[in-house]
Amino acid sequence: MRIINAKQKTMILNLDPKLKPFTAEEEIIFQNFTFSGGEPHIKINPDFDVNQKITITHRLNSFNDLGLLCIAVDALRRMDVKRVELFIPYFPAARQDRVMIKGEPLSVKVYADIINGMQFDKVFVFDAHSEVTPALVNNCEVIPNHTFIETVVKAIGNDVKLISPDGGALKKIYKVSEFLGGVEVVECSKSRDVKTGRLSGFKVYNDDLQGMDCLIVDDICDGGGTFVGLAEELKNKNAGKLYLAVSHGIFSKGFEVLDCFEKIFTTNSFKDFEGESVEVIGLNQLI
Ligand SMILES: O=P(O)(O)OC[C@H]1O[C@@H](O)[C@H](O)[C@@H]1O
Repeated sequence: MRIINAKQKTMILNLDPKLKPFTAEEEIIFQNFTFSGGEPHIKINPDFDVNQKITITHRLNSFNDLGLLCIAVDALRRMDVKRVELFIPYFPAARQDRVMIKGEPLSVKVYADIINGMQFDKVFVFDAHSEVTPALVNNCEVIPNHTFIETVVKAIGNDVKLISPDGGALKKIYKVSEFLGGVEVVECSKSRDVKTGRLSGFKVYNDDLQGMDCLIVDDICDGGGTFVGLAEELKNKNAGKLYLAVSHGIFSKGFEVLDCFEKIFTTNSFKDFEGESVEVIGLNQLI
């Protein structure tokens, strides 16, 4: 999947200087700072051809990030740019895609509505949590995790079974398997208490994994509870070495809790990692 079409010149407005998802593209120069009262400001260098396609790249992990995006788009529109696209690797609140209990917000729709208000010609999202995100975001295209998992499997270097942690991830993992030429998939399920959100059990639908190495594939690792519980169940079914690959690494409880894994792989879609126990495959190698 190439977001950047070689035939059409694209200028990149990389609002998150550390993200750099694309290599060898021309960047729009800008300065941004925060006023003393905390309000964000931006000034875009007007020295570029407004008839070219502009792709904004940004990680939207906070309302401040969203504020910067909004004012950057306003600045571009006032400069009369013709086509503006957006690449947000991790869609905020993508997991809050349904109201489980009366009184909760549908947070993913709140973000989608704000983004729709900016009228992008295209919005690219890397490995969206569910089909709700592209359904809510106008002109949305989801970049699948295929090349990420291909890179991970190559890095592991030996045969692995692909493990899907739950029913929700099944459709995606079978597409990955097909992309990789038919790697075997082991289906699993997890149960969660609707009220507390607490995980209550895992099932691995394979009686004996016969020492085979297993790669759990999922979109997000947050606290890691899903993967630690599943790893235990996989070991009970005679799994060999365990690996974990998640497109979006939050790792809110650190890496110690995940020490049952031989290796953990992620991308820089959510944040950067320095000196941590994780193998990071930069988005610039995948897109
Ligand atoms: O168990 P943790 O890491 O907190 O949460 C990650 C899981 O929660 C789901 O929404 C993700 O798709 C993943 O399956």
